[in-house]
Amino acid sequence: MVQGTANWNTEQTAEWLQEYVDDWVKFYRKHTNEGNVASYIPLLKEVDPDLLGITIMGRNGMKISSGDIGQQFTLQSISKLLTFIVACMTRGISYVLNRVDVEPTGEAFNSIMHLELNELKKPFNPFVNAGAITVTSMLEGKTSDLKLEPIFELLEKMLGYRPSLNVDVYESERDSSMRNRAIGYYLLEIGFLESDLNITLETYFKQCSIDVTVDDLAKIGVILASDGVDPDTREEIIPRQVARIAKALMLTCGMYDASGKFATYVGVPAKSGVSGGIVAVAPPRVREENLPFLDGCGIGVFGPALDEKGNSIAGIRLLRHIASQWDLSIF
Ligand SMILES: NC(=O)CC[C@H](N)C(=O)O
Repeated sequence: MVQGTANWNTEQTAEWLQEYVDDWVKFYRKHTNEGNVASYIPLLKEVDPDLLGITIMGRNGMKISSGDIGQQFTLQSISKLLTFIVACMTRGISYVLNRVDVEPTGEAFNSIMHLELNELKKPFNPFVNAGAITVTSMLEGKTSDLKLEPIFELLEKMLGYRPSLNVDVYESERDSSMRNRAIGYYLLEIGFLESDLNITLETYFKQCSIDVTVDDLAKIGVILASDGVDPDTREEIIPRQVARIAKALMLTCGMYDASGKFATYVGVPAKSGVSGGIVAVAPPRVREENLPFLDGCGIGVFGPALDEKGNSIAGIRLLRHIASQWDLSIF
């Protein structure tokens, strides 16, 4: 890695960084064949497993994109981050945290076992399915479309356009997701749901099926890196306290039961989804050396071939490489 340039924020250095990132994407694309696309949602099986794309968006305005960046994919579990933020903004942080905990489980995201084994007072965290479905039930509105509206509004504010619902993916998950229905019935039995089960599940499947790109994820990331403020407009989109809690949850629970390893080897808050997306947040950092994106950045990655935990296999390796080259770790 080239070190010691006078200023990493110039156009010339952007070109330079672009070449590095292009090389890394090319290299890690080969790793996609070690993973598999998600198959439990039938439509996700149709995706080309070799895709890999990344956008890095700096708080200083610099943007580097490489690979399959035009590709749209659904948010899946990344939507849990947005519903959590919206629930905190509309119902209040304490209302939400009284009903869902902030502890990692060490279990798979869709585990049912841990619900029964622990005498739960509330689900473990908003990023496992049980916690996410509980948070979705807290959204205001009597129909799934009304519940989703503030999520779309938040996305529109962050991205500058209103993303669309991928109806085919929604129907595919709605018609196949017996496990999420089982979790939903269990939550209903123990009294955790705040609204009708069917409407809650419909909302949950729809929030997972919103189409985005790596640029969109990078923009969400850079706003979180700025504690909720859009670095382009200086507008506060997410209250600072909500952004902070969201990042703490991303670090401890965002990569499912691989969150500890991700924190250790990559070292930044991140949230992944089974479509192969990852949003990562590198806050501003203080270093003796001159390194890229010292002011902080958001990173969006898409690589649908997943590891056994359900995280993008090439995406994680690419992030790990970039984090080590640019010393992005928050620790
Ligand atoms: N890990 C994920 O991305 C899971 C989201 C998916 N829609 C599910 O609930 O099973």
